[in-house]
Amino acid sequence: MAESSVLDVITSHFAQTLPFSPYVESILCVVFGLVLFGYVLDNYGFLDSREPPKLRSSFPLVGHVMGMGKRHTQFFDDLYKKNGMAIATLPMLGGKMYAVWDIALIQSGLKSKTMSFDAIMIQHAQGLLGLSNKSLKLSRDGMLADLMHVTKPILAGEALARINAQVLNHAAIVLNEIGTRKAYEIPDFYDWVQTTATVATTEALYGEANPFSRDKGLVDDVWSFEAGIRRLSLNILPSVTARHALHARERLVEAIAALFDETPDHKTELPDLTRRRLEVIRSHGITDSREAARVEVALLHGATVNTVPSLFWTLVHVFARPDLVATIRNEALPLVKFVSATPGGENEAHFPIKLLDTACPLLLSTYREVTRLANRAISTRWVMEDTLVSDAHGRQYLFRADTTVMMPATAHSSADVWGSDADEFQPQRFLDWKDKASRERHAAYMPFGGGKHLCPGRNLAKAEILGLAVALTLAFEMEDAASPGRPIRVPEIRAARMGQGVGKPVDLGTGKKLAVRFRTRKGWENIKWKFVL
Ligand code: HEM
Repeated sequence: MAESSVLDVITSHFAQTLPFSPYVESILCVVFGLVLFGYVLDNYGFLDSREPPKLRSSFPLVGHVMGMGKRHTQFFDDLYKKNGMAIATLPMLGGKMYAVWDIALIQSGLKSKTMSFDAIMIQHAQGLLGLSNKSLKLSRDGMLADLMHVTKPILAGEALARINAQVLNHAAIVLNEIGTRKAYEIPDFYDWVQTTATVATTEALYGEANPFSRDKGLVDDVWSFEAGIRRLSLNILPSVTARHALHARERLVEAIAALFDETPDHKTELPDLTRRRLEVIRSHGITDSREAARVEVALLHGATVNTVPSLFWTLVHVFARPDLVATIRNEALPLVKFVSATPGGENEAHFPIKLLDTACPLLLSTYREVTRLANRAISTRWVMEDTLVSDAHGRQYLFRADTTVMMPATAHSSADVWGSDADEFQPQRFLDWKDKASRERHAAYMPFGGGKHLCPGRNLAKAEILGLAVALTLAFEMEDAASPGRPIRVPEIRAARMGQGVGKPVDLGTGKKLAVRFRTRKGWENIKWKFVL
């Protein structure tokens, strides 16, 4: 018997025997029919024998979608813990999605030329950024790729060193201000880190003209927008479903567009990164500054969304451990050069940025351990044409065209890769990482994704985080404001939301705040920080 006639018989029988009003009965029948239809699709929907094995949810049709909605990125860790599969097809909403956990298969997927990251970004761009159809077409036809071509070299080498100096010296203004006081209480440490790091990071994008350094409201807009990106990207009546985020985004667009507007008498001096990107956008035919600003809101989001929580977790993990603070101070102090800025005037502490990568091994290892534990980035790709991926034993799986592939960094907490203490924070775990860590660990550690789309901003984020950690540990003691004299505690982390790589504190937004007190260390009063090349 055909599936539809089985359905008809069951639903009509169901309807005749129910003790409800016809209206309720019809709704129940439709729901029952949908569930049954989903069950049939989930269980008997056609799968090529080379596709990854099916992993059904106990709720047909919507179970996996509900799981993602409820558990966010943690959903993929849960599935792996429960099923231990290397790769799976997740049936959902009458379609499917692939999930990959095996490290070799992920590497194979990241290298594939037929699995696209750009397609995923473009799918969400209209709702997320409010881009016009013309801009979407231009993005698809090469603008996005051209933007990446100019972005990557500017975030590497000498050009990056100059950006790092600018970003850190801007952050130093905040530290220098705190240093003039004996003690400085911060009622909400997450908010302080968020503001300081958002302003510092936007210095890299907008330089001297940075509107975020003058307007705290705009900084808050970055995070109101971020909080609503999932609703915005759905693009279903955003003025109702994502009102707050939509308004925040439009204020960001206005602020950035003002930097791009040129008149015969006025042209804003923009840093190379944004100037070159704007040239690309204009060369593709987008002349309206507001539309160009919409494209650049994407970079603003990418540059801040994971950098801020990564800085927060690095600072709290360091300052919660007095021994670690002491060792990092021992590493960093010999690198500082004290210089008298004016004869008889203030002292400056000069710190050479390039040494951050080589001369503070425990700090670097701590940062990597933080990113291992706090980061659950998911590399998402759209399969452009049927694609084969291979595991370490040469076994191949088929990904069908027009399907999404999720490759989560679940291996960050795998005991097979990191040992039985995989869930513990071990600051020294990444010492000698480059030379001594196994190939498996290198492949499993993917906080910045990988392949062609490996995050181009990773070294900027690293310099910003390490530089601020050095300055804060050297110049200040930090204590729990609620328990003077005691180290701060590391708050519990919540699972990163879909689209985020790094989770935030569980208590964020609940009114429970981490209050800390900085005390300027003896000898560091009135010393001004300067990060040098
Ligand atoms: C700790 C901070 C950061 C983390 C954890 C992070 C993580 C990531 C991840 C996981 C991806 C996706 C890679 C993939 O799917 O394979 C990505 C892409 C990207 N990130 Fe970052 N990121 C960080 C900081 C930054 C910064 C500071 C910038 C810019 C200044 C930036 C700009 C980008 C861009 C433009 C892409 C898209 C790359 C492409 O399309 O090829 N990120 N990042």
